[in-house]
Amino acid sequence: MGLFDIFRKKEKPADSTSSSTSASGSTLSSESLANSTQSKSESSSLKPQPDGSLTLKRPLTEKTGLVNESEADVWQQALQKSEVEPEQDQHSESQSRSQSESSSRRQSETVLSESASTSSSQSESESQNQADASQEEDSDQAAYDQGLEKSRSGFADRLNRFLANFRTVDEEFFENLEDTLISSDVGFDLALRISNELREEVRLKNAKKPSDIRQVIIEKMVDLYEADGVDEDISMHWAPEGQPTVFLFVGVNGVGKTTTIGKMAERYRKEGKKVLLAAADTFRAGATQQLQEWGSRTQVPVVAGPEKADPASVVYEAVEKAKNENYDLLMVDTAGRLQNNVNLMQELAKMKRVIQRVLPEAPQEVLLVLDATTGQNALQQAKLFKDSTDVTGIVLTKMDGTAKGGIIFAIRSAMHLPVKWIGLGEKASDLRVFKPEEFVYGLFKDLVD
Ligand SMILES: Nc1nc2c(ncn2[C@@H]2O[C@H](COP(=O)(O)OP(=O)(O)OP(=O)(O)O)[C@@H](O)[C@H]2O)c(=O)[nH]1
Repeated sequence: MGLFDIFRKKEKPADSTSSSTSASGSTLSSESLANSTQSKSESSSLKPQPDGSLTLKRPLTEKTGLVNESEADVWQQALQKSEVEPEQDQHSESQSRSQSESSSRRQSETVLSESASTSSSQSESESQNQADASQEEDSDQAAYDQGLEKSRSGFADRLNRFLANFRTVDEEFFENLEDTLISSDVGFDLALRISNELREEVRLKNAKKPSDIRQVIIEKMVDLYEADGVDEDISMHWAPEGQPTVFLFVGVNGVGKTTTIGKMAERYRKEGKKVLLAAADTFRAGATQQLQEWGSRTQVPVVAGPEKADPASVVYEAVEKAKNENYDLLMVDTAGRLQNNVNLMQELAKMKRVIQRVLPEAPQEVLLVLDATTGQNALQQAKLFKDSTDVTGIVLTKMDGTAKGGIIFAIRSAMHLPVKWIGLGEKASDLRVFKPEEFVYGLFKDLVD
């Protein structure tokens, strides 16, 4: 099953606004409105179309409501948790767990009642896990939905404007299509590939109506995106149990490195990991302070040196501390203002040497942070860093701030570097693990019939 099938699989939320403004121009039928109280299983049944494709029988108005509510709940819970939850280290957590376990054992009168309570608590925790997973899925969908709103409408606007002028599929059509795609940041090469592949596809599918053509364009974009990512490893790598993992963050100024580290620190600490940060950006006055603020907000210690100190000395101190004090994760913030490739390469190589003197297998990840709003500049940066060090993945920040979501397509097709995380806003929980399905759906859902 291909990535494009996400549109068949997912329930397309459609409220009155999106239906009236949807690019396809379709409106909610009275049948779909009347159906809106049907069960979820009925709602996801598919209706065969004359062209052999499948579409959802009706849009899920109630699903839209659910997503919004669950999103609100997630925010509320996250805020409450961060306000009231005192930090509990793993030791005290396991101590209190074992105390409560032994006291509950003392209280249990028979083996039978003990095993009954175990099995009921097992099934409780299983259903809790299922509920958590489904809540996380809903909240991912809501976050992608919201964070990609600008890109979605920007892309839809450009494509619809292009299709509104469309008369026949001729050379001019393909030239205009290339311009439209390039202005969405997909990059020159990919725009050409899409338009070349479309020539054949449009002919084969005998697409004549703008809506048919739009469908073929998006299908082609998603197919090429998927094909380019076949060998990509988007998982995060960790050291073996008992050893600290090191993530090194690289990228030019202002792309969101420090903010990303802060957001990840929050996430991993909440997952129960013992996290340490290193402020190795000693060039910019204020960079260390900014990381320290994140440290105190997320209750994570920060190793820092004096201003203009050798970044490698800060890194060394942090790695030693991580090892000696049994940290699970060390995240290193680096400066991104080196003037050229050679300096950058030397600086990063020095940091890696220092890390590897203490932890030979580290760093497990070298994450390049790119700002989505900088479009083709981000691609240039990716090239510079890819040539300078062995980047293992990309964090694409500020996707919420761009109306040109195509940059992610360009990164994949031109750089072959996996996007591992995506920034969909400024709050800690807006940093999400990258999920291609959610991304593609969030970007195109209003455009696919
Ligand atoms: N809207 C939005 N803003 C973001 C996101 N990620 C980071 N930012 C903002 O981007 C700005 C710059 O972020 P920093 O973390 O200071 O960037 P940096 O790369 O560490 O910058 P230097 O320390 O100068 O190298 C801050 O105002 C962040 O709040 C995101 O995903 N969405």
